[in-house]
Amino acid sequence: MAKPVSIEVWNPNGKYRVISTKPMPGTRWINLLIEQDCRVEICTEKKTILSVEDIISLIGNKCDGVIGQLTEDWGETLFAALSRAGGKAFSNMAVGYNNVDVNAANKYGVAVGNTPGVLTETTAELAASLSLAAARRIVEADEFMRAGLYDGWLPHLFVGNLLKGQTVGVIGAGRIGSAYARMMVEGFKMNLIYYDLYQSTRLEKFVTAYGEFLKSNGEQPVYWKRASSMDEVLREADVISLHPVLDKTTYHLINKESLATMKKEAILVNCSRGPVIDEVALVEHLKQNPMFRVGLDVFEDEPFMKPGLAEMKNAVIVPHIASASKWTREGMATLAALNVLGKIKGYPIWGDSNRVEPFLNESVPPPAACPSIVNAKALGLPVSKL
Ligand SMILES: NC(=O)c1ccc[n+]([C@@H]2O[C@H](COP(=O)([O-])OP(=O)(O)OC[C@H]3O[C@@H](n4cnc5c(N)ncnc54)[C@H](O)[C@@H]3O)[C@@H](O)[C@H]2O)c1
Ligand SMILES: O=C(O)[C@H](O)CO
Repeated sequence: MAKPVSIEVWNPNGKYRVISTKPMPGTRWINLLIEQDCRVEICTEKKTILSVEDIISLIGNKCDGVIGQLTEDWGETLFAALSRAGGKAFSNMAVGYNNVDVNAANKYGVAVGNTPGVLTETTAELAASLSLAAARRIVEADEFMRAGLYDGWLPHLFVGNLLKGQTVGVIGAGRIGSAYARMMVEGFKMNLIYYDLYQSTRLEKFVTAYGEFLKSNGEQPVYWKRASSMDEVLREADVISLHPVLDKTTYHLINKESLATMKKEAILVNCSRGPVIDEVALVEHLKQNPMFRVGLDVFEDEPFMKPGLAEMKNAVIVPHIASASKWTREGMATLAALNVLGKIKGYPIWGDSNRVEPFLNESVPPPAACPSIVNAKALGLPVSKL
């Protein structure tokens, strides 16, 4: 028998029981659920990562939908428990859903939501920050100052890399990868090389137009290239940022061999998922190549780091905060709540999950649709005509 977990209850007499496994930023998501007759139960347990048993205990005997987190293991056991409790809706408060077994959800007829779009620019901005912090050795220099070691300007003190005119490589040029590429090209006048399974025509057009603009101003233009293999990006780029989904094809995409392909002074940034990099191989590479630098937001065994990583001066490391801006986190909570609410109310699925702005406009009620359900097709859910 699982131990009871502590909760906070909103609108106790609501008809539909919706659980959030964590308190989430803002109140709009709570109000939207309450207005539509939901009783909202928010888990207030102190521990950060809830176990499957904790969540089973939260679901109980009657539950219409759950908003969950990327730290939770949403597999067969939880979808079976949700289904037994009468639930047909789950949403991750995240765009990535590698913690969710979608086949298991399909088996129990549970819709799986995610939160694309609202975090694109925020996440890309952190990838750009990590690129800059690694290139200009900002964290090392900050530690040096705080340690009272600065005793005057020196020609060699914390010399780093100039980005202008260098090549930025993007692996996974989807929403976030493309936004990051634009920031680096436009902000720092870098050339672009990218690798993705699909062509990113909009990104290519943007770089071409920006290159023409620079040229017309008498400046050095920028160029783009779509690589035919990931290795081409690794060989040619000075800064490489990883933005693919995590699946079987991207697990340990960066390993001992691919690290050896990169330039000795390259910068590698990861704001996708930790297991895209073989972190043991990365630590070894950082040890052997002190001029190689990384900026990491995600780790292979989160919340842990592989031995040795924390000691590496050539690594900038932050705790999975790429989407952590107030607007984005409140928007993620709203989208996740509306995914669950929409399924409970029998609303259709929003036609374009890349265009979620209508759900985020606080001055008008959101459309009567689920913003983004990843298994909509598998479940045969209708698409909104709005
Ligand atoms: N660190 C964070 O806080 C944070 C925040 C948001 C998203 N993410 C991660 O970023 C990922 C991407 O988000 P998005 O909104 O840009 O998704 P997206 O679907 O728009 O982009 C992913 C891209 O990866 C490409 N891709 C898939 N397999 C590939 C492969 N083998 N090689 C090269 N490219 C491949 C896809 O074609 C797609 O263009 C999410 O799945 C999530 O895991 C992390
Ligand atoms: O996938 C996601 O959305 C992130 O990892 C958290 O924002």
